[in-house]
Amino acid sequence: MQEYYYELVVKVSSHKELFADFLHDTIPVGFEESESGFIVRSEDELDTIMWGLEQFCEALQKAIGEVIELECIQQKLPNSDWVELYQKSITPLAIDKFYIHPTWDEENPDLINIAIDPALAFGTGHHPTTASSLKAISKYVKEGDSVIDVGCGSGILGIGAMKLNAVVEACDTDPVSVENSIVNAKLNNLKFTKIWEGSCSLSSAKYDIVVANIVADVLTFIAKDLKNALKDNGILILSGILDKYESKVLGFYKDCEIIERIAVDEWVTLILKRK
Ligand SMILES: C[S@@+](CC[C@H](N)C(=O)[O-])C[C@H]1O[C@@H](n2cnc3c(N)ncnc32)[C@H](O)[C@@H]1O
Repeated sequence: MQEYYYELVVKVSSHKELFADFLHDTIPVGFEESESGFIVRSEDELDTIMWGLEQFCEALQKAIGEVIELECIQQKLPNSDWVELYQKSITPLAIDKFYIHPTWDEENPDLINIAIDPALAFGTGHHPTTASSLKAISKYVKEGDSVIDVGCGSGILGIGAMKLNAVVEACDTDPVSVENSIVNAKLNNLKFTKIWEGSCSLSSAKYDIVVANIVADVLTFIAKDLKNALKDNGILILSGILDKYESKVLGFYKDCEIIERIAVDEWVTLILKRK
C-alpha cells in the first residue's frame, strides 16, 4: 500500500447524470456521488481523469448550448487504505433467489449465495442496474443455458448465472474487471468457460442469454454485436439505462420486442427477444 492516495472532488452545476455516465464509462476505479458532484479516489494521480472531465464539459456545453460550471480539486491524502474502508461499507443483500455477501459475512442457508469481495471492478449488487440484472437472471436463466456476461465488472452477473447451472462466458474492455471476475468466480468455486478482455464482437458464438449492464451509449454502439450473439429464441438483458435514454436505446433494438421492463429509481432494465 502506498503512503498517499489522491482524491478528486468534482463539482458540477448541472447535468450531473451525464458526468456520471462519462465517469462510469471511462474510469476503471469506482467513484462516489456527492451532493453536488463526485469523489474519485486512486493511488495514482488523477490528472488524466480531470483533463477528460474538462474536455467532456467543454464538448457538452457546445452540444447543448448551456454554460456548465465544473470544478475539479485534486488533493493528496495520507492513505488510510480507502479500499478497505470501502469494503467495510458493503453489506450483504438478498435479490430474488440470490444472496450476495462479502466473504467475511455469513452465508444465507435459504438462498443461492454469491460471494463477492468488493474491489476496484463495478458490481457488488448494491447498484440498481446490477440488482435488476440479477433479478432478470434469476427469472430467465435455466439450467444448461449458454450465457454471455458482456461488461462483467466484478463478474457478479455471470457468477449468478453459473450458480443456476448455466454455462457462462464473460468479457470486459477493462483488464482489471476481467481479473476481478476470475478471482470472484474462484471465491465461489466456479470458473467462466471463457473470459476475455474486449467486447462480445470478439466471439462468434451464439447464446441463450446475453446480459449487458453497460451505459446507454455503449448499448447503442454495440447493439448489433449484442443481437448477433443471440440464438434464435435468445433473451437479451440490457441494463444501465437511465430512463431518459430508454427510447434512444430502443431505437437501436427495433427488431426486438420487450418482454419485460424493470425500473428502479431512474434506472431501466429491458428484457428483449428478437421479433
Ligand atoms: C456498470 S459495469 C457492470 C458490471 C457488472 N456486470 C454489474 O452488473 O454490476 C459496466 C462494465 O462494462 C465494461 N464495458 C464498458 N464498455 C464495454 C464494451 N464495449 N464491451 C464490454 N465491456 C464494456 C466496463 O469496463 C464495466 O466493467
